[in-house]
Amino acid sequence: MKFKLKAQVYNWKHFIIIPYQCDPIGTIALGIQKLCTALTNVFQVLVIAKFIDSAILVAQGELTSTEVLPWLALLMALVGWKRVSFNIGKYFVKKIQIRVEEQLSKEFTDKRARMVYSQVENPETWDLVNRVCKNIEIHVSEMLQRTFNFMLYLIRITGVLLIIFTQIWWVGILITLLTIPLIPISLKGGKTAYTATKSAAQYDRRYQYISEVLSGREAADERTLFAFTNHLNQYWHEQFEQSRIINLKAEIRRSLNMYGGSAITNILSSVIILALIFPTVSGELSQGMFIAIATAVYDLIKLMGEEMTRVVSQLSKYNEYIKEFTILANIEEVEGVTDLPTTEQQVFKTLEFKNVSFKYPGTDTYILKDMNMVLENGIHYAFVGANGAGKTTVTKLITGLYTNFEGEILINEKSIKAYKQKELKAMFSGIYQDFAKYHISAEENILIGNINSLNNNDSKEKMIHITKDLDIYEALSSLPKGFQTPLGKLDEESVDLSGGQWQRIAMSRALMSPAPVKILDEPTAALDPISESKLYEEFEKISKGKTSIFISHRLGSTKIADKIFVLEKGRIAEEGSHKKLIDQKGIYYTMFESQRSWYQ
Ligand SMILES: Nc1ncnc2c1ncn2[C@@H]1O[C@H](COP(=O)(O)OP(=O)(O)OP(=O)(O)O)[C@@H](O)[C@H]1O
Repeated sequence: MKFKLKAQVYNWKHFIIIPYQCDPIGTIALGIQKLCTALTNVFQVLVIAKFIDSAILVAQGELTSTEVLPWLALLMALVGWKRVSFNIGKYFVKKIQIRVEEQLSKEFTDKRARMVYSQVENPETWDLVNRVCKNIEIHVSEMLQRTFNFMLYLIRITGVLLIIFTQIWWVGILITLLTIPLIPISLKGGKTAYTATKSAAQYDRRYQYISEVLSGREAADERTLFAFTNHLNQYWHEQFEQSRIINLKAEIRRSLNMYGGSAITNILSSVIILALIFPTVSGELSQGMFIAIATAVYDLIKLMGEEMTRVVSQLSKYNEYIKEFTILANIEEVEGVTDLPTTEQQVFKTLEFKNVSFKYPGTDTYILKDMNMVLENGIHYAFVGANGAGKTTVTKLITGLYTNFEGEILINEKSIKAYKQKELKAMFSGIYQDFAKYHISAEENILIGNINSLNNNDSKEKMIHITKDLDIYEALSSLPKGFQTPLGKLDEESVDLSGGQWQRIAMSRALMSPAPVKILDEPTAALDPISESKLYEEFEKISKGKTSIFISHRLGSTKIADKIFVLEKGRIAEEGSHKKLIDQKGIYYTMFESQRSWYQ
């Protein structure tokens, strides 16, 4: 049996079902171990009473000393067994944790990959993912243990109460009545603790990020250059404090509730034990039974007043956890998003936007408004416009990342919504502003652009052509292990590349893909305008005769395009070749003139 994450409601029953699905044997074994422990505890009360009573009879000369030995041996055996069984329990908990981590981590990784793109871009979703997935094996094994402990305490309490009832009934009733009010208090305590964790999450996220900036490799140079460490330290401290205060307040409130309640029951339990003296003196209760019950009452009050309330409070905390588990499991998914691109070569003829309007989910501002355009096969297009004009948004719509647009987007005269994910993946390839630098070999960095033919000889030949065209072949061949050299900083033998070299690698990756339409969304933003424009020219030469879409707000790079779209106020304000737009003396002309000095 294996755990499968489904879009369903998860509740307290899943405290047992989830670990059981991950590790049935471990879960059953842990349950048996807990049950044995509970029964041992109840049995122990009777054995202690018998042992003391027979010891007193030995002292009075009514029994021989050997007659007490079986009870002593039984008592020792019970205590020894409890210790052994505790360690057996620990072994099964570890076993369950390993299975849970193995299966749930995979399920949640897949879930994250399948989520709709609006959730991928939503920081609150990442907070939720963090809360649910971080240390998931600990959460799940704790849920199980707390549930078992709850059952174990119930068995223990019922058993001991039964013994007390059979001896002196009113004491049993009194204990039950005294501890009932503690249950709602502990339930509330658990909820408070989890709500605190939730509201502290935003501060946690910030201070963890700052911590990364303060200690990570990525910002190391800027840390030295701008000397902002002290300033950020201060900010880190503020965020950390906020989180700490929220958690501390919740803990204080919870403890006050809990210990206040159990202090009262403690006092009352002393009264009960005092009351037990009378039936003992009158002979109604044996001395052994008095001692055993008195110890059991103290244990029971502790169990019901502290341990039971702690368990209930933890269970109510996990009840909040399982609610978030449910929310994450039910996040909308995109069908087929994890599929590989289809191996069928896609044919691109046209792409048309008909009165397309779009706003990001959860926002009120239209980024695109009644936008119309037509893209045709074999032509180089460019989208230009000021920062925030919506250029990247257009590419997200073209590649099918968002489907909640108004109007129509047609690919080859068929609605984009009718295309399968694997077809869209085979239709478009590209690189974006924040392209990835994979810490794997140079060769793999490029070949994964065509995932369906990773180890194929044709792919390797194509890679050599592309890297030669993009002027990176020499640099990669002269690395210590050539194209097999691991890039980045992971291994000792890894070699890091310059920013421009990484960009050429990312471009090679995009060109490896057999997709007929290539998108270049400012992967070169880090370069100076002249280098960017040179790189775009190289890319244009290689993809001659193919359809490409360049995005940049630097017009020197995009003027080579056959057709340029100028985006302004959510629609195409101007379109045409560089020459036509210059002659038009409109927005493009003004923008171009203002950037002229960048290229001199
Ligand atoms: N996930 C998102 N949720 C909400 N708003 C967003 C999201 N992504 C982008 N926006 C907003 O949409 C607008 C257009 O952004 P977009 O990235 O498309 O612009 P751009 O023209 O590519 O800009 P730049 O040249 O700076 O890259 C901006 O106002 C941006 O704040």
